[in-house]
Amino acid sequence: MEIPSSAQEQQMTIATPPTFGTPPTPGIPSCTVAQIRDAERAALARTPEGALMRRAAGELTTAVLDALDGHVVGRSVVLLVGAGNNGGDALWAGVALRRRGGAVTALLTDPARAHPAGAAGLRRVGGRLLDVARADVEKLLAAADVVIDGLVGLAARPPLREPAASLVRLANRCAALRVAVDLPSGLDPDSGVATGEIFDADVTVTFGGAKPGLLVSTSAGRVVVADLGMAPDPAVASVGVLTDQLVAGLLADPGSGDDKYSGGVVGIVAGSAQYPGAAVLAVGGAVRLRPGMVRYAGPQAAAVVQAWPEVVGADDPSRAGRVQAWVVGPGAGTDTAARDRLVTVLAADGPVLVDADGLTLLAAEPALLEGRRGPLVLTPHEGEFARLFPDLDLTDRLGAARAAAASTGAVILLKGHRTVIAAPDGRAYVNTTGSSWLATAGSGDVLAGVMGSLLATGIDPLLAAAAGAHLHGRAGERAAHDRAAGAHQLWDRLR
Ligand SMILES: NC(=O)C1=CN([C@@H]2O[C@H](COP(=O)(O)OP(=O)(O)OC[C@H]3O[C@@H](n4cnc5c(N)ncnc54)[C@H](OP(=O)(O)O)[C@@H]3O)[C@@H](O)[C@H]2O)[C@@H](O)CC1
Ligand SMILES: [K+]
Repeated sequence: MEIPSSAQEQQMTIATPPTFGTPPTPGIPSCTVAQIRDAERAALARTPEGALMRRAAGELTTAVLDALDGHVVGRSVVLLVGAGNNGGDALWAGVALRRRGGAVTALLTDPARAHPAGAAGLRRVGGRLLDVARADVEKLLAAADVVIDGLVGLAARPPLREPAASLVRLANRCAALRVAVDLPSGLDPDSGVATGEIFDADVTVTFGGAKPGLLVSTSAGRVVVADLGMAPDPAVASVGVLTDQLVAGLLADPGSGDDKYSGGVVGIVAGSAQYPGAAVLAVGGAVRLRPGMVRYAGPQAAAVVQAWPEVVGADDPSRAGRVQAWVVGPGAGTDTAARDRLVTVLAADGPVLVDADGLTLLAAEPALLEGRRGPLVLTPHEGEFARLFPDLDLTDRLGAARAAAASTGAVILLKGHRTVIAAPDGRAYVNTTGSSWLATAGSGDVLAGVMGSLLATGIDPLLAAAAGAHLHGRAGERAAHDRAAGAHQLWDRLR
């Protein structure tokens, strides 16, 4: 199984997605190290000695062969081997690659403690084993076609100690394909935080399940999950990844009994004299997700209705009529009139999503949230997040989003290369779709409209926000593929 990600970085293979979390949240589950260790203990008790490591090495070998299109004969494979079982996995994969004709050299950080059976196995098949302290590491890495990182796995926490840290620094400079065993050494598997050196992987082959740190990190490359027959019970996972299939299931076509209210009515408060386009872009995102009805409430009603004749316009949310979910903030300004509209919307019982200028107003006046009772979604980028939650440490993005959700009672969607979506009860999603083409003015306005439409259907706000990010990311991938520049190009590529 592979974690679905951007079209450029990753291909997508989706296994039947399980259900996990309490209350159940659909998706590919991601488990912490402690949960994977529990599953590993149970699996070790029911499998013959060494079987799990052999399976791990087999999956690793397959991933390396895939990446090389099967051409390993005569290629130089360098193994970076620490003193634990992570190094053992690398050594056994080295045995298999040597048998297929690769020139395999293992660099051992601690020769006396290297996995004994793996080291003996590699020696037997004619691989080289060198003590890192005595080897010409730079020369070996410069000539390598593949570098396999088996320095540390689940048992280690960053920062990496020497000599592993220096090895990683040198490996990151070489031109070889870099493959991480279980996780890139130097990465904290639970949080994704990296302090000090971190192996910069092209491919990570991870065992048991995708650790949350691999999902949020930019250092893991393409993530291949090999469950080895020991995947944890998905019910214990609290972090997940949505799939196309699951998101498509949220966008069912209208049935014969549906009307505009059963499809969901979304209200959009966006745009200003300075940013009229934000209103049109956000409304476009909402319309194209096919809610029952889109209402617009703000100073750009005429421009919005001209662009989207199906929209019902009003100049203020208090005069908008019945709305099942609100989006407030994109390009809406921060003057008194904008603040008044935000206050009106926050008094609604149904779900409210606050974005952009709405977040600026909340950061300046947190008391605006005091009377809020209904579901709330806040969608900051990192700068907005830092202003809203100055005490939270953004080096741990997943932890920060969860803490912000717990303290506000809101779903927090923290935008970034890997957008993180967290609920107050601790459940979270990491979005793995997207493209650098989304880094364009107005892209966030479209996203806000998309999420608003999903909220208006009445689904769990966490799922609505995560599904919106997933669809927006896919639209960005399609726009990149078509070389279609400009945020309005996302409208046609959302579904
Ligand atoms: N889970 C599974 O399903 C399966 C797991 N398997 C594999 O086992 C792996 C876990 O193996 P593990 O428990 O032997 O420990 P591992 O991660 O190799 O590291 C221990 C070594 O790291 C060192 N070290 C520690 N901190 C450090 C630092 N900051 N900087 C530098 N070094 C540091 C520490 O040194 P020490 O402190 O002892 O001196 C010790 O030598 C797992 O990730 C997976 O690959 C598969 O084979 C089968 C299925
Ligand atoms: K590793």
